[in-house]
Amino acid sequence: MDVLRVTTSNTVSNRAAMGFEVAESTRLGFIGAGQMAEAIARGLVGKGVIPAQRITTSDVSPGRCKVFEGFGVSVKSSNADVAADSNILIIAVKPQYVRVVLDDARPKLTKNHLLVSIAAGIQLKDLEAWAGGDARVVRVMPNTPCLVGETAAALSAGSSATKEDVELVTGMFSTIGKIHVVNENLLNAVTGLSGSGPAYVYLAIEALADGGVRAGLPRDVALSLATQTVYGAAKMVNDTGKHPAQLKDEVTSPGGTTIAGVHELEKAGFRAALMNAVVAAARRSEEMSGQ
Ligand SMILES: NC(=O)C1=CN([C@@H]2O[C@H](COP(=O)(O)OP(=O)(O)OC[C@H]3O[C@@H](n4cnc5c(N)ncnc54)[C@H](O)[C@@H]3O)[C@@H](O)[C@H]2O)C=CC1
Ligand SMILES: O=C(O)[C@@H]1CCC=N1
Repeated sequence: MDVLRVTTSNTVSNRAAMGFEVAESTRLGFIGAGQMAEAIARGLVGKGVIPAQRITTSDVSPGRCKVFEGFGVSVKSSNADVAADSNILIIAVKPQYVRVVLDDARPKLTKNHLLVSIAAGIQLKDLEAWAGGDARVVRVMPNTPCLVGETAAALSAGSSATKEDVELVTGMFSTIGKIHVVNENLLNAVTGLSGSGPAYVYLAIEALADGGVRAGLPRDVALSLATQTVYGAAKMVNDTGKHPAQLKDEVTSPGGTTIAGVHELEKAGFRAALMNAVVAAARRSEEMSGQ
């Protein structure tokens, strides 16, 4: 089987409740202090996995450095300094800059480093080569809800990464959501579904709220109802374990309101549009990896 389900909702909450922490010797570095780095760093600090004082970062943007300083992370003046200061080094720049930042970091990389790349479409073999051959590398595809402890993520391990490395990264990300271990060839699909997926859902929430406004609701009430409806429906799928089709049927009275709405969605090709979005994003991830 390609996908190993590493965490369930129970084990996730158990880990969080048990207060999973990395070893005291762990120092976490982020090369790139952008949106995803912030979501991961704030998420991990918020869950008590590691204090901000043991995290460093570097970024070419002074504004982004200020944001990290604002929650207690120290900013280094170079990517090499972040590598020198950390033993888990998260590469969080846009994919086209990964090679250049690994060139910066390479002189400071040792056997003690675990490299974690979150860059879409950058393959393990390239990461390993750019980091110096026998580097321990794990690729993770998270999503922005790391920030609120609800990421949907997947990882693949490089050839020199150990079982302990995979357990460590799995443990860290389990505190801020759910993570699956997959074969690397599935990471493009993961990127298309959950990596990019929050954007599709934000569009849906915005559109549902617009529908509510069109039907006469005040904007704030419409946005609140739309948000809570998506949140509640996701929680129903997660917590009841029922198939979404069954849950849909339970909302849909014969000749009632819901089937009138569902009929419109089917006429507009709603399901096909979502499927096409995932496939298009997965293809784009594949193109970016040069596959
Ligand atoms: N935004 C998202 O939802 C997700 C993004 N990713 C991946 O995460 C990575 C980062 O994406 P975002 O956080 O969205 O981008 P971002 O643009 O917010 O952050 C990237 C940061 O890297 C900095 N940077 C650029 N060149 C640098 C250099 N030479 N040295 C140090 N810092 C440098 C930029 O100033 C920027 O602050 C990308 O590779 C992306 O594929 C993965 C999953 C989800
Ligand atoms: O849009 C992107 O390329 C990144 C990767 C997954 C989510 N955002």
